[in-house]
Amino acid sequence: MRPTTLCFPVNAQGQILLGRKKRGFGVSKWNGFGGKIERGETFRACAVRELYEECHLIADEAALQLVAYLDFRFPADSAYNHIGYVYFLHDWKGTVTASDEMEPCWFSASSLPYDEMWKADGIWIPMILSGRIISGTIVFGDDNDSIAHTDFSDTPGLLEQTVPDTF
Ligand SMILES: Nc1ncnc2c1[nH]c(=O)n2[C@H]1C[C@H](O)[C@@H](COP(=O)(O)OP(=O)(O)OP(=O)(O)O)O1
Repeated sequence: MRPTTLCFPVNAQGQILLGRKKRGFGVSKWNGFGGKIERGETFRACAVRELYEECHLIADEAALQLVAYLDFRFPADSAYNHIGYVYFLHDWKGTVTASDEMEPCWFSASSLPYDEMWKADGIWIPMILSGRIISGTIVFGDDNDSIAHTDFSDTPGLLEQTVPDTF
């Protein structure tokens, strides 16, 4: 089970920064910024590193606002199974620029491009945008894209677990 992070910068106008993925699993989907944890990293260190690698914003770990813990399961190909912590970020340094991984763009929170995102994003992102702190499981279908099952619950007081030794 690969630990991952996802970060959604939110600007003063309430717009959300997404990136269109240029390569790899989920190519061409709009996504938050993040990816797989590297050995020895904490979740927050991973979030800060991935944000910089993918759109060149510089974040302080303490500024990451933890809003969700998600368990993504792909029964047709368990190599894609991953858990992830999701953060909002309201303060950063630097200027948004594209990377070789992501083409970034600001979107109004009320009109995110859910048709071009991971299909479950249209379920759980509105929950966290409404102020909820959630934990959830998303089970994908045989095509690794459609949704077979979801289950979410409110988890105020959510904290990151320790990164497992083996992943
Ligand atoms: N919203 C959502 N639902 C389901 N799955 C995902 C998302 N966002 C995601 O990023 N993902 C998945 C897609 C991938 O399996 C992982 C993230 O991995 P990736 O972006 O490839 O991670 P990196 O560490 O950046 O990859 P490298 O290219 O550096 O190897 O989560």
